Amino acid sequence: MNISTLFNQHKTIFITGTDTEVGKTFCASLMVKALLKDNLDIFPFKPISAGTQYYPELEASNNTMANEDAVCLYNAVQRRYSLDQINPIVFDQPIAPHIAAKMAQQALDFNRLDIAYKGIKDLGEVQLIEGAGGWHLPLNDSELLSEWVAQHQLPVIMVVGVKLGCLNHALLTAQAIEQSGCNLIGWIANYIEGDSDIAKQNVAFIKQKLNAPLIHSVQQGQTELV
Ligand SMILES: Nc1ncnc2c1ncn2[C@@H]1O[C@H](COP(=O)(O)OP(=O)(O)OP(=O)(O)O)[C@@H](O)[C@H]1O
Ligand SMILES: C[C@H](N)[C@H](N)CCCCCC(=O)O
Ligand SMILES: [Mg+2]
Repeated sequence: MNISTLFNQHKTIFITGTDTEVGKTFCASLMVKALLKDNLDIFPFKPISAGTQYYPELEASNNTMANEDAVCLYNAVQRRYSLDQINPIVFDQPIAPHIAAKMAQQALDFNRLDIAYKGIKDLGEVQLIEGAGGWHLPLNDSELLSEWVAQHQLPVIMVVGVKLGCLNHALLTAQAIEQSGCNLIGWIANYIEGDSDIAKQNVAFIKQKLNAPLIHSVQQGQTELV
């Protein structure tokens, strides 16, 4: 499926995954590049990130400590938007954001997310929002990011990191998205460990089990969406 067609139907899409480290940012970056190629002004949004590192090449932006996902998306969008716009809420430690927020004595809640979201609402013709971790990411002891996505009725794309255990994770995540009251508009098979015959059989199983379409299969080291 052509990704621009999907964004013509949905101005804003939320990208989640079967877990942390399954390739949400990797796939989101490929999507951003493909959309730019189709002349769509895409704004990539990573509202919450956890984990920063030193980027000497960001000296000019006055902000050399940054989150890896934010920098990936910033580069994918050819630096048309600032790092602060792309990633307004950043915690230094690479841990669950609600714990990082507590440690930093900062609020992390629907209200803070809404303020950040309002701040970027006019950016880009279309927007791709990357969550953090899996679908039910805690914001604090009582609120989940999935509930915020449901409040805003954002359509969802799920990235499945194809590896042992992903069958259960894919079915549970798809079920959870639906139970949250959100629309899973498609999923991406990300062959993080290569496309062995077993990996392909896993993808075939998920494909026949889910109602949502398989939008793309992404190979290891892929540099463009095909
Ligand atoms: N198809 C792929 N080919 C090669 N490397 C990949 C691929 N998909 C993911 N990776 C690598 O795997 C790691 C995890 O991917 P990524 O950062 O996109 O995960 P994520 O789901 O966004 O994680 P997080 O929950 O931290 O946001 C990264 O180093 C990324 O470059
Ligand atoms: C730090 C990491 N790379 C992610 N950004 C945050 C992952 C949070 C996972 C929370 C959980 O479900 O246990
Ligand atoms: Mg990511």
